[in-house]
Amino acid sequence: MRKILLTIFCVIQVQISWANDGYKLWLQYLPFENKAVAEYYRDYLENIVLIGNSPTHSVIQKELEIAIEGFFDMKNKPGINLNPSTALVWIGTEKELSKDILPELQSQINQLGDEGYILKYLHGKVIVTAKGNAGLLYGTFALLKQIQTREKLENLDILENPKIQLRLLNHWDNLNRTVERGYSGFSIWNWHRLPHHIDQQYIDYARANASIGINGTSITNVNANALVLTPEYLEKAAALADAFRPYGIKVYLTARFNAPMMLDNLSTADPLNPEVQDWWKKKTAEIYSYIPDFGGFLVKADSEGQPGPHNYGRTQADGANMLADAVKPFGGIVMWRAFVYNEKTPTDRIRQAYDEFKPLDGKFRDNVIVQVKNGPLDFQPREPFHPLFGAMSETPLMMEFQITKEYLGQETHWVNLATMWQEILQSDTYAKGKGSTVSKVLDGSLHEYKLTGIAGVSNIGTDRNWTGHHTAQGDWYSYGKLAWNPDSDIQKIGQDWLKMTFSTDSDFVKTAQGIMNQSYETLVNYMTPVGLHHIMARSHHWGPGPWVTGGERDDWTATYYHKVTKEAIGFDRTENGSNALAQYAPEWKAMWGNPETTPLEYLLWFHRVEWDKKLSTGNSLWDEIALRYQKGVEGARWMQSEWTKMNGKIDEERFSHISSFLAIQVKEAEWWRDACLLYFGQFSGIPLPAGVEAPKHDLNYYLNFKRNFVPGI
Ligand SMILES: CO[C@H]1[C@H](O)[C@@H](O)[C@H](O)O[C@@H]1C(=O)O
Repeated sequence: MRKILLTIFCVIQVQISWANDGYKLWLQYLPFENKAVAEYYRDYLENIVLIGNSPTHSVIQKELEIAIEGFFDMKNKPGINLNPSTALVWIGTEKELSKDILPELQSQINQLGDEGYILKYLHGKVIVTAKGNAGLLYGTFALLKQIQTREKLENLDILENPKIQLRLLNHWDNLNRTVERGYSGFSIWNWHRLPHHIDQQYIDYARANASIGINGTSITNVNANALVLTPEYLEKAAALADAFRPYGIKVYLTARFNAPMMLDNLSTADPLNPEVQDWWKKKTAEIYSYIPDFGGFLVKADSEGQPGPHNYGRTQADGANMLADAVKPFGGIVMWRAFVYNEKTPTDRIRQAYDEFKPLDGKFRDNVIVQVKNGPLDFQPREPFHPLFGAMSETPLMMEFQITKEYLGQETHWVNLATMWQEILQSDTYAKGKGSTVSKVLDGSLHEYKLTGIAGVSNIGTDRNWTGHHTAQGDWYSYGKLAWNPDSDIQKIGQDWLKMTFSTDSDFVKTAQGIMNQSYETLVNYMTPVGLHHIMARSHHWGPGPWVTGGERDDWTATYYHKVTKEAIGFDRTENGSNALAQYAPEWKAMWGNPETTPLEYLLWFHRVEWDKKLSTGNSLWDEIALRYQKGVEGARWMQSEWTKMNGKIDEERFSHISSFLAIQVKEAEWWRDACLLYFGQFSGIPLPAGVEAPKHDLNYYLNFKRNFVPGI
């Protein structure tokens, strides 16, 4: 193998210059803050040797160059020296390791998986090694992270393997470039220019994803358009796949279940019909002729107007297995979503996925993985974990998180989603006794799944900073880190992200992390305290709308979820009500079945409670709700005032951007509090407790308030 030897000579210009480019995400490679720090890393960065030759090696080399330019604030490209003897950083696969080093690393190498890496300080050198190229790229990013976060290199002894195999982003991007629930501009996929133009943004997208270990992307909306399966679009998707391949990222497509009818006029899409099966086999072979390493299909069926096997009296397993058989010869997989419900089904909506899928456990092909949302309803600010986790020992399940904030204030609210995700990932399913956490379901260890996966619905768009809110970049980042290891420490993730993205200044990191840590509970308080859920305004889901009534679907009337009356509020999901609670382990049934032992966070999720009922806090239910709304508003104001202290600590541009979004957040928190308390107050008839501010307007003002623009654009 040809050796690429890279030694970088650079003129160090140590100076503090604010990198104010949100576009660079956490790959800012901020200049070293003083001479001593620069001197410390200088030797290493001037003496890197990268061994091997592949498209991935080229992107590793390029990344090192970008990083070095950033760290040393250089205007000129670094030079290349062909002298290997000066290497202080050695990067190469295990096959390239020299014989004198190999024995010392052998036992660690034996523990490496396909995508894992070793980062180790040995005999005065930093060694980055892996079995394959993707691991080498991940290892290089890990080394760069050490430098970005200003960690010492001499103690390095890291061995990492991803705990989850499939680590995907799901784009809900339409072919006309609108994004379903996207709040940061349009889709970054410019179909019109593809396949001829590969925009730099696609490359930067791949860099960012690879830096956090994401290895797959489903590029189209699950509300699927069959057109993406036509040659014209396959050629475009193939161009993206080619661009992403060196970064270890595979492309997946959403499959519209009735595509055989839409594209080729078949009279049916019945999964048991041989003609339909044959159509999918041919279509799949065609896709692989464009994209030889195509990952497979992601399918939303029998849900919210999407066609599916129910149309033909077939099961979800029948539908998934038909597609699984088509991709199997090529090594592909099918991610079949469990978000299946029907407004005509008379049972509580949150029961329906479990009721449907649990009896199918073990009936799916071995290349099917069922993709389950974190909670049983729909990406609400707070839901208990989905009861399917722990209940499907014979069918691999993958998690679907929403990184985009459909129900959490959308693009302008600062909410650290890692806090919520951790709550879900560490929830105990009790499937095999205490400690059977959702994270263990996902990493396959609980049920010995052969296939493991996780998906995050992307929050990326054409906004200059990718995600609308600068801090929403952090959700993308932490999603990737938790996908790699769902048991990771989210405090460390947050600190690393802040240091890499904004500044290594310790005051800044401490204050910003303090805000992040409060942000989730703050949002839950001003939106849906005490277990309230789905009280967002109709259809766009932005802002409060607990009053929504009527409409073509019962479950889309908000009153369905809170069932407010003059006496009580909340949804009884115990055996006296919808009995959705029966889907959980006995430990949870015991705790959540009794309002006295149900944590207040889930109280109205599981119970109907009378307004004057005294709660564990000593407050009546009404007072508790009102005080929590107030606390949420105060929390948002506190976040704003903490942030103000950061003036001068980071670049002016991002400081002001975040400041103005925080002003919106405070205003909207007040709006949520006032609208909900005025609305529910009509039923409770109890005055607001002391300490809760009087609403600024009357209820009519809020009822008439409509968002009259397209969210996020
Ligand atoms: C893609 O459609 C989305 C829909 O916009 C969203 O409001 C709901 O949360 O979930 C659906 C789903 O997850 O399929």
